Amino acid sequence: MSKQIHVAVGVIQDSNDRILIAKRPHHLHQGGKWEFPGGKVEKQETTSEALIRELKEEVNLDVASTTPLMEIHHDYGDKKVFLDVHRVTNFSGIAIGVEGQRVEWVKISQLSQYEFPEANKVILEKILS
Ligand SMILES: Nc1nc2c([nH]c(=O)n2[C@@H]2O[C@H](COP(=O)(O)OP(=O)(O)OP(=O)(O)O)[C@@H](O)[C@H]2O)c(=O)[nH]1
Ligand SMILES: [Mg+2]
Repeated sequence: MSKQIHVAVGVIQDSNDRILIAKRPHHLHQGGKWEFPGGKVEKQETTSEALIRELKEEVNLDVASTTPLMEIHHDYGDKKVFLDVHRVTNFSGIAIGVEGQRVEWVKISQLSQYEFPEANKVILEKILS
């Protein structure tokens, strides 16, 4: 039995009601799909601390605070994930794909045009509701 991976995920919303998404590099788990930026929570870190660190590392944003939005448990078969999803509106900086990945600001009404990992379905439903 593999242990589930605790992942901090950010739904980052700007003042024009656009959400930041990034394309997962092909060699990674669920590669080629779009995601909400984030990454694994390390020992001794809160979810918020992990997310603030990951958003600087991955998309170059300086985040001041995050707010819990929802928790998702999903089993991909090859991997079990616990997505600890936070909303982020309090940030500064210009979003860049620091690791070379594509990043896009997308209107909420356009989000369903993009392909996300299976576990993200409930996040999309929540954002769109
Ligand atoms: N960041 C992120 N990960 C997601 C999302 N949806 C989803 O199923 N995941 C899964 O969460 C897991 C961990 O994400 P990650 O690859 O970003 O972790 P990380 O940045 O810390 O990667 P690393 O430690 O390998 O460098 C992956 O298995 C990924 O498929 C999402 O919207 N955003
Ligand atoms: Mg990541």
